[in-house]
Amino acid sequence: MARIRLEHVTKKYGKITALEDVSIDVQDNEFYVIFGPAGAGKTSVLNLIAGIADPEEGNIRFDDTNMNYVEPRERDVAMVFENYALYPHKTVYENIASSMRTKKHRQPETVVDREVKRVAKLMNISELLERRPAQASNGQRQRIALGRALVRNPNVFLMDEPLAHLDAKLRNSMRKELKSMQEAFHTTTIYVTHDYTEAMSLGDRIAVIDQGKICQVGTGNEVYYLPKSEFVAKLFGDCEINILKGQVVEEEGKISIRLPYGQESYLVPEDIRDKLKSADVKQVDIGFRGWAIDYSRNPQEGFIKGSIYTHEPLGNKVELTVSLGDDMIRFIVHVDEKFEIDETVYLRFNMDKGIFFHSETKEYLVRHNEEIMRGGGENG
Ligand SMILES: Nc1ncnc2c1ncn2[C@@H]1O[C@H](COP(=O)(O)OP(=O)(O)OP(=O)(O)O)[C@@H](O)[C@H]1O
Repeated sequence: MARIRLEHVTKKYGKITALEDVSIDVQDNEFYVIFGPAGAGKTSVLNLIAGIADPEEGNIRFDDTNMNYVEPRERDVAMVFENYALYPHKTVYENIASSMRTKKHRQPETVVDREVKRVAKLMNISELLERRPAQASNGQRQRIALGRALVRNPNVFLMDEPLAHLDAKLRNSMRKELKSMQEAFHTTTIYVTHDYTEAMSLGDRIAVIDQGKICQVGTGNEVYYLPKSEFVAKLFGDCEINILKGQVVEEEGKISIRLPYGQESYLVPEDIRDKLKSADVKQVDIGFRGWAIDYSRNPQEGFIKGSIYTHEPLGNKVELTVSLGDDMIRFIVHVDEKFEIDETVYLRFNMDKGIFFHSETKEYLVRHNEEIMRGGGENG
């Protein structure tokens, strides 16, 4: 196990810049998730750490050692990919044992036997040890591959979307296993995914990456509740966050927001008021997540009239799209709440729950109760 650092790393493939001035600092024993859309540069980070690719600029360090010129096989990293290349002709036992029988990592057979059995128990595959991989399910094969990587006790685990091909139910249970596995093994893990629920549930911290640059590094709560930009805000959440245009109106020392629907204005709490004043902005973008919007079937003060445009069932919830002025607003209701297409609905945007962004830079400005939200919020 080790602390893993990239310092101002740039990686190019011909004319394509896959990573530009990327710095990350993964603590010893941390579960660090690299999250971003396709082509963002996630796999390139892993390849640089493994030594499969070399950077044009910058340093890669394991603890205090510069690894730039260290051969891949000397780096002692364990990689687990989506396609878990198991040896088909070997038993599960032999597959797991194989990583302790290589020239570099050779262990006495008594140790091999003890470790294989210990890991198999941990991964819940003890009863499969005498079978071949073809006689195991997809999820079991994934656990065998993880077990094979685990027995080596490497400097770092590098995992590239290892659960991507599993069905939703299995992915869910494997997520839990991965987390407890990491806690039991105390190994630094760098885990690549483009699935935000996976990032949130697994990562001690998440690095959000886009177009070869790090957009934000933070805990799940920080990237979800306090996103550094609208781009990051849009990547997290069941339904995409709604971004509304707001006009900042000042009357008698109080600040309120006027939305582009009607003349109603909404007072903001003090912490938001202070920030908007000091930033001296007249226009803001305000992000409202689907759960942060109040709705009513009857007209009420402060509620804006809209009509249901679509509804999409999501298990025990339904995602509704409501046409409001020129905008489409997405929000979530319980499945028992039956709404018909074109039905009238009234929405209220509670400024206490909005995330305020600069209307031009699209960077984060403020939200109510920042510190509470950093710790996970009051209401999900
Ligand atoms: N061997 C290569 N040759 C040329 N371009 C490459 C090579 N590997 C990656 N790239 C490019 O570098 C960029 C980053 O790729 P990378 O695979 O790191 O992204 P990613 O975030 O892992 O993407 P995905 O989620 O689709 O796997 C992309 O534009 C990709 O096309």
